[in-house]
Amino acid sequence: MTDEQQENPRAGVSRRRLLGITGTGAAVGAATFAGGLGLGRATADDSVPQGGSRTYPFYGGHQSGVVTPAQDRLHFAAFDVTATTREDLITLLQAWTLAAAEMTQGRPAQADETSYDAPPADTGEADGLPASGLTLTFGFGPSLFRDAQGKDRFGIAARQPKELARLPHFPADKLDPSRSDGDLCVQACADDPQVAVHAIRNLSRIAFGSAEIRWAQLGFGRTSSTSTSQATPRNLFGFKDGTANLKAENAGDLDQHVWVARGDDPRAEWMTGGSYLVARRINMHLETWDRTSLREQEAIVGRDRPQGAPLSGGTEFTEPDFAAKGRGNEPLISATSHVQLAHPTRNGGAKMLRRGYNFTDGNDALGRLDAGLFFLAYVRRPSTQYIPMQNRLAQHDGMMEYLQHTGSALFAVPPGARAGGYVGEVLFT
Ligand SMILES: C=CC1=C(C)c2cc3[nH]c(cc4nc(cc5[nH]c(cc1n2)c(C)c5CCC(=O)O)C(CCC(=O)O)=C4C)c(C)c3C=C
Ligand SMILES: [Fe+2]
Repeated sequence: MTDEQQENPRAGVSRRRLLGITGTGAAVGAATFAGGLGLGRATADDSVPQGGSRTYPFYGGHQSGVVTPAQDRLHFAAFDVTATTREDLITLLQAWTLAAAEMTQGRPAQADETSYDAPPADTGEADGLPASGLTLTFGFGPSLFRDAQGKDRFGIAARQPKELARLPHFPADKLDPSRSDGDLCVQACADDPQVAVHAIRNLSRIAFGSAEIRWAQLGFGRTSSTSTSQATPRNLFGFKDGTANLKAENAGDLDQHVWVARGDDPRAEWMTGGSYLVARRINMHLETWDRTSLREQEAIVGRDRPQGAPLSGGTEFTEPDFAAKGRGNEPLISATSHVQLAHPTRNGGAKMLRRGYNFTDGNDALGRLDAGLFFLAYVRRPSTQYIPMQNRLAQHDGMMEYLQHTGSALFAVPPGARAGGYVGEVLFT
């Protein structure tokens, strides 16, 4: 047995010995290890599907995970910051950036510590798994800028975007405060749930002493397509969801409706290239829906169930014709249908990039599934693109009878980090 194996008998041929990494050059070490040898978590395991090795860049002008083709799985976490100084907050963001840059490339969050007596620097459950298209997207909540008394927590209050305020109370909201708001958020999306959970777990571990998870949500299936290359998935009502969504291929739409542009908010120019993320946990009363006729279900949505075609006719991607009339001169698409109320022509041209996930969190005491849609949407201006639409849906949408909004949050998603920098750096410099 070598000296090192005596120190850590499970180590085998350790990363440290392969690379001669010593000390705590954690993130740089990990990058050298994985990059230099072309290794990382991704092993030559034949059972790993080819697509699992897909990676998306972490650094860039925009954060990944917004227009990235929506992956199949989600682990979303909102954090409360417990650090009290600006320096400690920046240190956290720097550490998160380094770890995120590693994990999104399929590598461990941090390089191994040298001591067998120290806790491992990566929790290990993603060892052997490929990157699985992991993206990590970071956001800042309004409470990061000012506490409940309005006090400037980290010297950034003057730069709080005017669009970043707690979402208002909407009609029929039944929000659980322990599933709402938060100082920071991390959206982890991947095609393997273990990879997404591993990422949040390690970011939470790294945040120890500086931030703690306030609430989290797992999503097991995407409810949107964000690229024309993707098939439209289905939500738990059994309907295609994401048909009329904004798509990554349409750069003009993204510039108009998703990305914050220079001049949008003079006191928050740091948000240029960023976006705003609306998160709503929406319970769906599946048992009631399942006792509703197909005719009624389709009338509520405004599209047919098999194809997702508008009830005015055509196929999935045919534009709905709200003026089309049927028997008895009744509109084929009801004025209280979801698609009519959410359509840009009924919302001053507003569009959003939806990126939600189906969830189920067990059941209630009456044996009903605690399930629904974790609604995520990216917008350039929540005050015109989300708030009026949500008010309209909450008041008039026939679907509301089957829904209950139980969680709510809004986050400012800064532009992407530059290599060598950290996520949100533009806010602090
Ligand atoms: C405030 C915004 C929206 C919320 C909240 C919302 C919840 C929600 N939606 C569905 C199911 C479907 N939504 C569909 C379309 C659609 N929904 C919104 C907005 C919100 N939905 C928009 C902007 C659109 C697109 C409208 C258009 O331009 O035609 C559809 C149809 C298919 C599609 O285009 O995606 C379905 C189905 C559920 C179940 C739900 C809450 C649980
Ligand atoms: Fe919708």
